[in-house]
Amino acid sequence: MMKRVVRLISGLNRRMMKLLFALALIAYIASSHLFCYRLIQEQGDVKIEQKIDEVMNLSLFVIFSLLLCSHLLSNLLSFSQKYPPVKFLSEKDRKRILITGGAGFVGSHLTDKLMMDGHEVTVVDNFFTGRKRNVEHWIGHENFELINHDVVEPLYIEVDQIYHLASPASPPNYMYNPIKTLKTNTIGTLNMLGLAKRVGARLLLASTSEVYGDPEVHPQNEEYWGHVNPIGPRACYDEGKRVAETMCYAYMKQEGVEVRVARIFNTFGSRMHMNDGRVVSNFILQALQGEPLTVYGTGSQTRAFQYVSDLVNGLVLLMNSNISSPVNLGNPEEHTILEFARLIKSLVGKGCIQFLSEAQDDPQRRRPDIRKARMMLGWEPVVPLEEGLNKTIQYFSRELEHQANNQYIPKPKAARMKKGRPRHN
Ligand SMILES: O=c1ccn([C@@H]2O[C@H](COP(=O)(O)OP(=O)(O)O[C@H]3OC[C@@H](O)[C@H](O)[C@H]3O)[C@@H](O)[C@H]2O)c(=O)[nH]1
Repeated sequence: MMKRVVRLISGLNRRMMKLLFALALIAYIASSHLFCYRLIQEQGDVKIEQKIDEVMNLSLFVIFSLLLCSHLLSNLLSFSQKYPPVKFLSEKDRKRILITGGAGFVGSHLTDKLMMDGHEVTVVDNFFTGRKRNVEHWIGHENFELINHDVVEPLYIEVDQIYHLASPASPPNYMYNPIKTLKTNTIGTLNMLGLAKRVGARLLLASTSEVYGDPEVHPQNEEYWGHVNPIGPRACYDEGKRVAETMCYAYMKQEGVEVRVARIFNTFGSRMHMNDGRVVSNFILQALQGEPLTVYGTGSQTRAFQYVSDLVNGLVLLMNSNISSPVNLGNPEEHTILEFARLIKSLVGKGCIQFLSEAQDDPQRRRPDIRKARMMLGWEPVVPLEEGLNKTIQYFSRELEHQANNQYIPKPKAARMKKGRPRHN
């Protein structure tokens, strides 16, 4: 019984507690008023003025209580309908958390987890690739704040933890404006580290498997220094993230800032942008629209794909761990891109495959070595590839319906290609 009560109370958040408290107070005042009224009635010789006063008081009280009750009830109803359930955390356990890029694909799922865990979350996004839609279900919640801000400009805010995710992550998006990508990853990271230093917050950098470039070591472990073309089209992102890591460790050594570095491998799931340009969104969108799935090069290049909920769990575990060195977060199940195209084609049930020329500097083999994450965080991916893909296909189908109602036909984006002719099979 006791356990049930504790579970019930911990499921309530602070607003719910306040509402219940107010209701209890009204019930208490009402019962004491009724008690007094009965006493007066029993005495029999009460003066008329006294009676009028009592009646006035009582009716005022009833009107006031009715108004308050209806306000509280509507609040309670709209509250329970509007937001996903949020745990109650005591002042001591509740953290003030900043997520840069929190309206993006990964950032919005991280926002959901931290909000539902009961923390106070501030999302900062410049909406270049992020979308308000991804976090709109939290707007108005007392634990949530959304700020339209570009991390290239300094930010002044009091927080305990910073998840620094702000940056375009898909190759066509980060190549679209390489100077902006560089500024976001360099000046943006300096600004966030400066903030972490000022307010004594811990910062987690969302780094990437792209710091390994086109790797000569397979699978890639955290000791590997990488093989990046510093002047190629991907350099704005790869080198941008490499210098962001360098900045983290400079601030750690020189200023004592607590840093965590997650090297994130290919990730997919709901809320990926329709025309994000990465392989998962391109293939699903193409298959659903009955168009050819565009495989760049021969399709023999490999990747390993993790579902977004696995990544989010890994990020939170890493942030709250004591591991300051970089940690790979990815699914070690490796597939060629051609295998992957065939899998999506069969899951969607339509589409054919078209070979296009290969993307410039495209890494040929990629698969994370996750022994460190397994050993030190007790983390590993748990969502099977097909299950994650089916969820994502459902999400994209709904998005397509939504877009069709708005008469908008999304088109997949292409990466920067080498010259060559398309072939079909
Ligand atoms: O339509 C397409 C899109 C992509 N591809 C290929 O699919 C593979 C994966 O491409 P993606 O664009 O999805 O992602 P990449 O692996 O190149 O880069 C990613 O790496 C890890 C993360 O940090 C980033 O999300 C992203 O930069 C590449 O070999 C690419 O050439 C296709 O064959 N067809």
